[in-house]
Amino acid sequence: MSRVQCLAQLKDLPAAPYPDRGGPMVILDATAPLAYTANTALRLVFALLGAGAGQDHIKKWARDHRAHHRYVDTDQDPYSIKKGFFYAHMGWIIFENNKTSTTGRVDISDLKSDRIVEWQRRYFVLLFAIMGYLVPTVVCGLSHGDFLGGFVWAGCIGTAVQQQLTFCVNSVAHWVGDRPFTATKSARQSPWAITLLLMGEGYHNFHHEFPTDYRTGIRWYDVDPGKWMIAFLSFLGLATNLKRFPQNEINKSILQRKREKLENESQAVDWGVPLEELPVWKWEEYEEQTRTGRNLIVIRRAVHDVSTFVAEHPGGPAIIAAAIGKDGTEMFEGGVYGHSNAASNLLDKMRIAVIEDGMSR
Ligand code: HEM
Repeated sequence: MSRVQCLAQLKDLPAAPYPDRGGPMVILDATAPLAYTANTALRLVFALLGAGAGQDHIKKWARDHRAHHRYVDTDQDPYSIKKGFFYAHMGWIIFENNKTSTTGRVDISDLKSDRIVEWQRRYFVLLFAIMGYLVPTVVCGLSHGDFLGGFVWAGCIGTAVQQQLTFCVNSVAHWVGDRPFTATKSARQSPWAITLLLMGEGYHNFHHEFPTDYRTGIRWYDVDPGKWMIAFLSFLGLATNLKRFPQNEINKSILQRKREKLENESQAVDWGVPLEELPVWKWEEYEEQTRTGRNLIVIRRAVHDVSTFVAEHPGGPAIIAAAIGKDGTEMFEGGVYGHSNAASNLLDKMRIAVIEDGMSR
């Protein structure tokens, strides 16, 4: 398990609901449920591994992460993707000026009263040097006799690579992929190969919509090493209280998104003038219009202008012409020929009026 993921999981607290929907600014209760509970020994290990990742101490990291969740995509989001890919990736670290920081306020009182968190904060630089450089150097030196290789590859390059991968969670996972759970946030479900590199964090759309869930990939075949690790720790008895959002609610979000997408796609299609926007004709008016020579046919109480279609009619012009001036519903629906759904759709584009209630034939 990478140090990146350990660190991420340790600090991954839920955000207040609906920040981007103009909801009330609710300060998180410090006792708000975590995605899971790690026991003291595990928390200590995570604090050490997290220090080795060199991504600042837990309190700062968690404050930024909570602000990111609560104010995602706004100016108060510390690494908002709205400020550009590079800014979300690492620009926010380079350009951040704490005095003028716009990062939104979040409650971290639980972290302030946590002795492991406080200890890690106080000795962060020392712990980073030990866990990030000294330990890899010594381990490689003692196991392979290559102290320099350990320092360069496992220490310097290893730390730099894992940092870049973590930064990708804020940039790539807010940039590449689809949004099957919510479109109100920039977070995306990245392809599995990216997600594998990000230890599961690439399933970011799910994570932002259901932050209290210890998983990010919820299907059995989703590549989510973070989830696997937590489940394994739970099996060992080191992690408890693993939270899962109710599947029924997750299903609702998926369906709502599918409906949203369908509605968007539907808008790109010409379905014909909506019935409610058409003028209402009396039956006599319809008959009068056809007497003037217009090729009109009533089918399902709508008047259709078939002038340009009569000659192209696959059943021949004569058979369709026989319905002009009449109610052709029965003929169209099987009396003469049971037309396809495609024919019905084509018909809808020809409608020009609706017949007043009860007036036909
Ligand atoms: C109401 C009077 C109509 C009659 C009696 C009629 C009859 C027929 C018949 C007999 C066929 C089968 C042709 C074959 O397989 O050889 C046919 C096909 C077809 N007709 Fe009509 N037709 C009528 C109106 C319309 C109208 C108003 C439309 C406009 C959309 C239309 C569109 C089609 C289409 C697209 C087909 C090809 C098969 C299919 O998609 O169902 N027809 N029609």
